[in-house]
Amino acid sequence: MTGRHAAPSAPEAPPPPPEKEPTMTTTGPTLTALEERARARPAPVGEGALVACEQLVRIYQSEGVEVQALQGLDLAVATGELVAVVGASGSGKSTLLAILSGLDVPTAGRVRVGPWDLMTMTPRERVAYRRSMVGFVWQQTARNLVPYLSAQENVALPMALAGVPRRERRTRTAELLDVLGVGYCAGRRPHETSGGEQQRVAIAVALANRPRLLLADEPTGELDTATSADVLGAVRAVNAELGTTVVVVTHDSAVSEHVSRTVAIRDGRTSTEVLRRTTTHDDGSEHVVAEEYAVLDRAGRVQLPREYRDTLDLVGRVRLTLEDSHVAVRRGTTEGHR
Ligand SMILES: Nc1ncnc2c1ncn2[C@@H]1O[C@H](COP(=O)(O)OP(=O)(O)OP(=O)(O)O)[C@@H](O)[C@H]1O
Repeated sequence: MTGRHAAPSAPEAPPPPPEKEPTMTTTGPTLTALEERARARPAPVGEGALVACEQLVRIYQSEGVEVQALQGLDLAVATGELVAVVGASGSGKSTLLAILSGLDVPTAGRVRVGPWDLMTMTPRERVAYRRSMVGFVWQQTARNLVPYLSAQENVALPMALAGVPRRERRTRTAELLDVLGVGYCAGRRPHETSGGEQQRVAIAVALANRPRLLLADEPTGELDTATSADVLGAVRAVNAELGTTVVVVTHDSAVSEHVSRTVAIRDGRTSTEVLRRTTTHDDGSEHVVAEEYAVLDRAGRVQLPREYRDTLDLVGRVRLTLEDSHVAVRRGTTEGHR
């Protein structure tokens, strides 16, 4: 695997000087000029994507202390993508998933999943959203399933709540358990199955009402390596075969190394992304190439990796210069910043 930080490409020429504020007098810009200017503005984050988070902020109040779990997070996930979200403990991963699942509401920012605006949904819409648009798998195997119901009863339950006819429930339950490789567990209750089987049944439950988005918070966190690989295989099969978009939070490098895109969150913001693609060499052998990118937000902010800052002792003010093909960041004066 290779890894490098690709700096965002610099513009060819310095930006034109700012224009005057538009006014609607006869001496101001023409309507056409105003329309062109509006079109030239950067598109909102995730325009056209299934999931679009823009400048998401979530502040918790805990015993009089403010905790900023998300601090202006931007994230776009395209339809059909399988994205892993990684980050240190406390970086805001679970908070993001709770918001996307409709369980929690951000303090500020914008978040949209498909046609749903998660900031402005009414309680009734929130129930409909949770029932039809998203499926959720938790880390704790016991939290995903009703203990006294068999696997097939667990999968059929969300469909019954959504009013799906009995015959359709039966067919879809059998199909889902088969796709997830746990058809043989249909009549067993959770305690009669292994941790990995329970998580695969849990994925079937999450997919029962055909959600467009599957969210999984550390789904392999309680499993051993071999069982984790099975569950990961099931998640990938769901993405590839059913076309469900998946966002999976993980500490597990086996998960993040097997998806085409890994988003790293640091201090409540998206800091870097790793994109992986398979290339074929002249001899026909295939290799996965991984490239790490820093994420530039709409306001032009970028987070420098800690090892770069430490190596070059970058603190406080830095010098930015526009070179032919890149932007250079150099140590600036440290006066008044230590
Ligand atoms: N309900 C809450 N009340 C107060 N603070 C909270 C609450 N939920 C989360 N936090 C705080 O918000 C921050 C982000 O938490 P979050 O659970 O999203 O992190 P995480 O990246 O999922 O961590 P982990 O990998 O340990 O699960 C942490 O500092 C956490 O203590």
